[in-house]
Parts: sequence; C-alpha cells; structure tokens
Amino acid sequence: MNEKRKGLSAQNPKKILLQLSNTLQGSSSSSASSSILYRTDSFSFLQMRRSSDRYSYKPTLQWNPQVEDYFIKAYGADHFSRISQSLTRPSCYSCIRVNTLKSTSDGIIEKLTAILQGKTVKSGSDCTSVGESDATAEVGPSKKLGNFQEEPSLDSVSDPNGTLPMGLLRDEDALNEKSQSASISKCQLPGLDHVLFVKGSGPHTIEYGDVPNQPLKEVIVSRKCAEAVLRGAQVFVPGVLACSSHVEKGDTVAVSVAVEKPSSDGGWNFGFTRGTVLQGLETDPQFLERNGVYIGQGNAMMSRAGIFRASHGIAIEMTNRVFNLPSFHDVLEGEIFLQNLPSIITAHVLDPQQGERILDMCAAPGGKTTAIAILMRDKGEVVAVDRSHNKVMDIQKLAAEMGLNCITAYRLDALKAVARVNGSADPVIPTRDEDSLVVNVNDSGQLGFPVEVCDEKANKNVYLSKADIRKSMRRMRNGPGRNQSMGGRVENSKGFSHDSFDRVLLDAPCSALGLRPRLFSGEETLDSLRNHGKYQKRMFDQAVQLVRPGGFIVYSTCTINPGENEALVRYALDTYKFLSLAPQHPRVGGPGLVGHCELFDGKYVEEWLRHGEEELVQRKNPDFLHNSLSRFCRKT
Ligand SMILES: C[S@@+](CC[C@H](N)C(=O)[O-])C[C@H]1O[C@@H](n2cnc3c(N)ncnc32)[C@H](O)[C@@H]1O
Repeated sequence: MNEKRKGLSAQNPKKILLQLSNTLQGSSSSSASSSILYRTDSFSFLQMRRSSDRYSYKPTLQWNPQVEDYFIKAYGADHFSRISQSLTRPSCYSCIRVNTLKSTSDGIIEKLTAILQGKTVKSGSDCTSVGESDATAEVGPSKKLGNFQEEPSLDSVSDPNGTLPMGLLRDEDALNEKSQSASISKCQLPGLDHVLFVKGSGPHTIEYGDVPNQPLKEVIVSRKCAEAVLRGAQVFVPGVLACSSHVEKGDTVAVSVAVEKPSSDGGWNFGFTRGTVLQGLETDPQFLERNGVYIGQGNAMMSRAGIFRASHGIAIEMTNRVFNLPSFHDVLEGEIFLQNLPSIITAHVLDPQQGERILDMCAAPGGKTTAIAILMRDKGEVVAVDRSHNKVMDIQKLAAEMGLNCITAYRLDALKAVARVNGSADPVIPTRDEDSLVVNVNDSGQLGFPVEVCDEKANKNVYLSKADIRKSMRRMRNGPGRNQSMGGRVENSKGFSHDSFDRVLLDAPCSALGLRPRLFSGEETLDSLRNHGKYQKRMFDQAVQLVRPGGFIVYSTCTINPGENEALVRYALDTYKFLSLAPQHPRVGGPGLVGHCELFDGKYVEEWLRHGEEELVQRKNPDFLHNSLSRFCRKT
C-alpha cells in the first residue's frame, strides 16, 4: 500500500503503480494485494485502457496480508479466492420471511406480485405502492421497489458441491434463464415454505456513454454507501464524497466508489476532502483505484452545490444498476421481514418450543428474536437483550409491528448476563429514551442534555461536551438515523438466574467477514480477529451458565473467520465437558474446519474441530451460507 502511494506521488509522474484488478488479470486470484509497476505517459494511460475496463464492476477485495495468509491456510488459495470474489457481490435474490401469525405465503406472493406490477396493495391500515419514497436514513434503502426489472439474471450464488436444496437459486440456473422473467418462489426446504425468494439480476454491463477526451459527469461515493447501493439503496447525501463540476439537478451521472486507505494516524480514510471537484483527470481522487468499481448510473436529485449543502435526502436516484435487487424496505410492514436465509435457519436450528423460556443474548434489531417467537406461535417467553439502548427500542418496535407479545426486550451487557445476586428474579430498572432528550440549561447556565447513565444512578443528569451537544443537535435536526428510534422506554436488566432458560441463542457480534456485498476488508488484522474471538468466548461463558441442564445453546456468527467459529466450538467443548455438539436441522451449510493453525510466527496455535465434529456444525458453503452455526446440548 505504501509502495503504491509512493508510485502515485508527484515526484515521478510517469510511474504509475497500478493494482491489478480482475479486469487486467483475466481470472480472479486471491492476490488482492498483487501489484505491478507500469511505465507510461500519464495522460495517455486512460486512452490506452479500454473504457469498458474502467467503467465496469470487477472489484478485488483487499485484505490485510497476514489475514489473507491465514485464510488461505484455512481454506486453500482457490477456495479463499472464490470466497473473496463472491463477497464483492450482493446476493442474487431478496429473501423474505412471512409472519405466519398474520399472513400466508400465498397471500404475500399475491401482494408482492401486485406491488411489483405497480398496483397499490393494502397492508394492515396502510397502502403500499411502487415508488413510495422517504429518505430519512443516512445511507439506507429507499422504500421504492424500483430497479426490479425483468432482466436476464446472473446471480452470485454458486454451489460447487451441487448440494443446494430445491428452491434456492444456483449460478447455472440463473445463467441458463437468460430470458426468464421476475419470479417469487417459496423455499423448498422442509418446514421453510414461509420463506420467499424474489430474484434479482446482475452484474449488468452499463453503457455510461463515455466519449474520448470528454470527461463524464460523475460522483464518487463512500464504500459503505456503495455497499448499500449494491443492495438496492439510493445514494443519500452523506454518502457522496466528490462530484464533477457543473452537475445540475436532473443530470445523469456515473457512480463509482472510493475505498478507505491507511492514514498517517494509523486509521483509515479516503485520502481526500468531501466536496472535492472531479475533473475527469488522473489527478482526481483514487483515479486508478476506481477502475472497475463503477456501480451504476443515476439522476442527480440536486445540483452539485445542493448535494454538499444539504444534510440529508437522496442525492442520486439510481436508474441503471450493476445489480438489480428488489428493495422491499418498509413494504407490508409486520406481515413480512427481510432476512437472509442463514438467519432464518438459525432460529429453526434453535428449535424453540411453545411455552419455553428462550434467551436471545445479542438480539437487535430482532430479526432472529421475532423468527423464534413466531416459531413458538407467540406462546412462551422470548427474552431479547442487547447492550444498545436504541437497538433495544428497535426490537420493541419490530415485535409490536409483527404483533408479537411473548417478546420482552431489555438493555443488558451480555458479558454480565448472569445476575450477581443468588436467586435474583431478573430485576429491571426503567429508563428513559436518550433520543427524546430535551435541551435545558444547568445550574451553571451551560447548555446541556440530560442523559441516562443506565444504572442505579439513572435519572441523574450528566452534562455533555460541546461536541456531544452538536451531535445531538444534528441528530434532532436530521431526524433519527437508520439505527435510531424516536421516543419510548427501555428497561435495564441486571441479569438472569443460573439455569433459567430452556434455550439460549448467542448470535455474537463478530468481524462480519461473511457479510456481502463487501468492498473492503483491510481493517481487520490478526490481532483484531483474535480479540473478537476472546469477546465471544466471554459471552459464551455467560450463555453456558444460563441454560438449564438438558437445554440447548445455538452459537452463530456471520464471519468466515475460523477463530470466531471452529475455535469457539473447540473452546466450548474443551472447557465445558457437560456440553456436546447436537445435530442441526435444517442443514444447508458445509462442514466445519478440522485441525489447527499456527499464528503469530508459531507463538499461538488456534485449535479447530476434531474429526467427527465437522458434520455437527454448519458453516459457510463457499458462496452461499454466509454464517456459521453450532448447536450445543447441556447434558447435566
Ligand atoms: C450480529 S448482531 C445481532 C443480530 C440479531 N441477532 C438479529 O438477528 O437481528 C450483534 C448484536 O450484538 C450487540 N452486542 C454487542 N456487544 C454486546 C454486549 N456486550 N451485550 C449485548 N449485546 C451486544 C450489538 O449491539 C448487535 O446488535
């Protein structure tokens, strides 16, 4: 990376160090960091390249080199290369879980089909129609169902072992269905016919209309914004980093992505100031790095000046996307929930029974919590905890929306989930919502915001710094962000008694290296990955104490890192001899990794599964199941 920056420096403008993208390499390899030194007249470089190479979508995921080596040891070079490539693409379908307490799959298929055809549909008391749009989220999907076109589909799911169950889409299905129209289908796995798939399409080649020596009108968006756009979102104002001069409302612009680079303070930034004017020259930010990372075309909803003056709203409405994925955000609220299949399967693997008491230890936003409650037909008790106040409100909101009464949500640090006092009966302390803050003036005349300290000392006002005040003012002006709720009350829990749950789900916070689409992975180091693992083990220690003898714990992550998956299972089985791995249903993932890996020059050995254990877990099946699942039974 440093070498690369040196190569691009003004000291030797004729030398350009170009990271090879798949565009030039032809086929993919895992050499995300491979580079080559080109000597060329800088001005003519762009002319030498075919514009179709530049204005394409063929990104290469960057990894920290040690992390890349570790994953290559774990998966083998070819397999890891395929994983890495598949992570850069969104899923080829939207997956919808039907709330079977309110609707049927057939009823929802009918409604969604009507919505996709542009008809207005009754959803509870609301009407939903194509084209509704309300952009309050910073970078989030719009309610619009646009961009779903009847196009040939090239999906990103592959199944080299041919083990995908009927009803799941395969590469070859998609490739062969060149002219098939949009379809909604039920999942064919036994017991999962409440799961619907709506097919998307891509990657599409987009005609950007570039003409030699005439720079395109362009915007550069942040990596996170681009990942949201690939999932079907619009480009919102905060996501725009740079824009060509003279862009006016209504102009067609090409959208490309800037990816974080290492900064001098050891962190990551884009290396240029937001609001930079694009000239269409090599001096533009990340000019070469943006070869092959164009994500589509859209209409500017504001002028260039407007984009950088506004604090929120849609900046670019995407009209032509590399991937078309129907966005069902805020559609048929309460009746359906957009959730990936592995998450739905996690709830089934837990196998909750009516009347049981279940703990969801890291529950927000409540996707799996609500799936569990529905499997229990809303009979029993699902205790959902999360350490974030606003996220607990999201769980409450979702449960209410879905009409689920058996869910109780608390704010709690899962590392302290076991109550300290023997025999404590899950005491709770009500707190106020920190988002419904009121500006006041304290005794000394300072402007302040009363905030909850969320423990016994609650209700005492704490006065914030000016930066905090500005942040809160901004939040109040802009409305709630994607992860923020308005108003309401959240209860704190002091933890729960030993052996007090029939089943515990630990959907642990993790490195999320299985989530896609993903355009950058360089920030995780071997150290940071190991720290995730340590955190998860501490959480697991709590889960073990809370589940009753004969009960079950399901542990899941959304990362490909064996240190957070197989190594956790090894730790659990070696530490708690009264735990055993239990079979899982349904099973759509591949086996776990057996063996061990030496890290940090052999100073640390990470132990994975032993022979015989691999089939009792399910984990990422190259490009399909993006999380890992293990199910433990407490014997005594
Ligand atoms: C992977 S997400 C959970 C997703 C959720 N299970 C679902 O399906 O909707 C991990 C969650 O863990 C929460 N979390 C992280 N550390 C925590 C802690 N110490 N105690 C409780 N929750 C924590 C985060 O706030 C985040 O919401």
